Amino acid sequence: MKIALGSDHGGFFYKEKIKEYLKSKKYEIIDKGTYSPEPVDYPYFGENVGMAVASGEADRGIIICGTGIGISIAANKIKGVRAALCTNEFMARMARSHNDANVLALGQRVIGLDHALAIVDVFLETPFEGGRHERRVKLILDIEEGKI
Ligand SMILES: O=C(CO)[C@H](O)[C@H](O)COP(=O)(O)O
Repeated sequence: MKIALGSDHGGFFYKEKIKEYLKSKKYEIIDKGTYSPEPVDYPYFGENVGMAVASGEADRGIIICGTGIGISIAANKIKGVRAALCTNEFMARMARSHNDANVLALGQRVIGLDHALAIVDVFLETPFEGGRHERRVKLILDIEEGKI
């Protein structure tokens, strides 16, 4: 599985730690920046990762900023992206099994690193449940396409 990673300066430390962790688990990583702790603007990195997932370059995305809020708002502007800001493992499980989320957003200033890594594991290992949730995800796509 190919994972696109992105963060601003507020999420840079976790991006580097998540990169190291996922590489050790043999995931293929596409690092979409930022590449240093210098202050930058999070929308660019939400867009970079969103585009990587929407285009099929990556299977999933993980984005991190201080809170996870701004970068997830930015990523969700890309058609085909369902970015979910998760602060616990239950949310990550539901984001995958009910919402078929393809991008995980985390807040480096919100949760501890071990907790973030546990959320990453759940997000990458939980399949979409389909069934009734298929219809609801399809309705999100209809909104994107201006059908409803
Ligand atoms: O969480 C964020 C966006 O939702 C950013 O990481 C945060 O706003 C950056 O703040 P600062 O420039 O004060 O480091």
